[in-house]
Amino acid sequence: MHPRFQQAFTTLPSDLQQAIAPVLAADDFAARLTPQQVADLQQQTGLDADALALALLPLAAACALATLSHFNVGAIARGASGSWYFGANMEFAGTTMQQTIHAEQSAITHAWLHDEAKLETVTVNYTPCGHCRQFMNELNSGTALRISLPNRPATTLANYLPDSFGPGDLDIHERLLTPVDHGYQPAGDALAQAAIAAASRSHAPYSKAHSGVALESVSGKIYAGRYAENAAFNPSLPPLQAALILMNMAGEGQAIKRAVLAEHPQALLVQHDATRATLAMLGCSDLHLAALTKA
Ligand SMILES: O=c1ccn([C@H]2C[C@H](O)[C@@H](CO)O2)c(=O)[nH]1
Ligand SMILES: [Zn+2]
Repeated sequence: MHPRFQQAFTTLPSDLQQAIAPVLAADDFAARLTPQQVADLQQQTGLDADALALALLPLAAACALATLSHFNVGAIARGASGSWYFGANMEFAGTTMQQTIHAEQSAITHAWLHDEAKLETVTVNYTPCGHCRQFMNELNSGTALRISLPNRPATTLANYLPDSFGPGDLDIHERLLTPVDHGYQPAGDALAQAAIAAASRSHAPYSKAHSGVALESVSGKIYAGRYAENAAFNPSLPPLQAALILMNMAGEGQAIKRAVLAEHPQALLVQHDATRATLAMLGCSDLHLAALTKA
């Protein structure tokens, strides 16, 4: 089992410990559960889906990298496919507060990067902050998304975000998680191609400044993140953050060998300076640019 789960594991009910131990023992456990694993866990514990997701939150929260607050938030995004995706908050000392990733954003982005096309429920161990409620209102599930929290009945995002502001107010019809393909031409090595492919699938209906980041970890694996804009602009998630979410969920930490940012240098918004600054804080100064050209 990855060391980050050891303490949280001991706090789980014993039948859940028994059921999840083989899942956590797999070397390639990347903080998500297949529909079959979810069904097996439910069968072995007798818990319904909401209760099981709540019971698993300590494991998701154990993925938090909260060097600043030491406040570990865990979330689980449950996809229409039946797969479950863990998420946890990530903080970046030495940069700015704006670089922070919330647990809900982490779980949702984790699901999106695995091509989950719709979410049904987000389970989280604390009540979602205003920023997360706004972030969730960008999803194609709209305010019908179920939110499940400890010690209260599950209810919809509509209840957490009354009189909401969203993409429709800006006449935007694209929604986060609905598959898109902006059709950028593949070019360069595998890392550059991963960054370009991520940009092709980014959600940037407000600026049209599509972007993607691909990271090569010290172990040689590639993690690609897509930019996710938000109608309220500030809750947007930069592409580097999306890639770091995948890398963290895979249990790799933050040791990055090389990075590629794919964007249009003349776009209305550019990620380059922010990406370079945050990467440098993480000890990586090897950032390359890949230009986006239409196929
Ligand atoms: O809805 C919330 C509220 C806060 N946090 C994180 C952000 C930051 O890392 C820490 C303190 O706010 O908790 C979340 O992940 N989700
Ligand atoms: Zn939040």
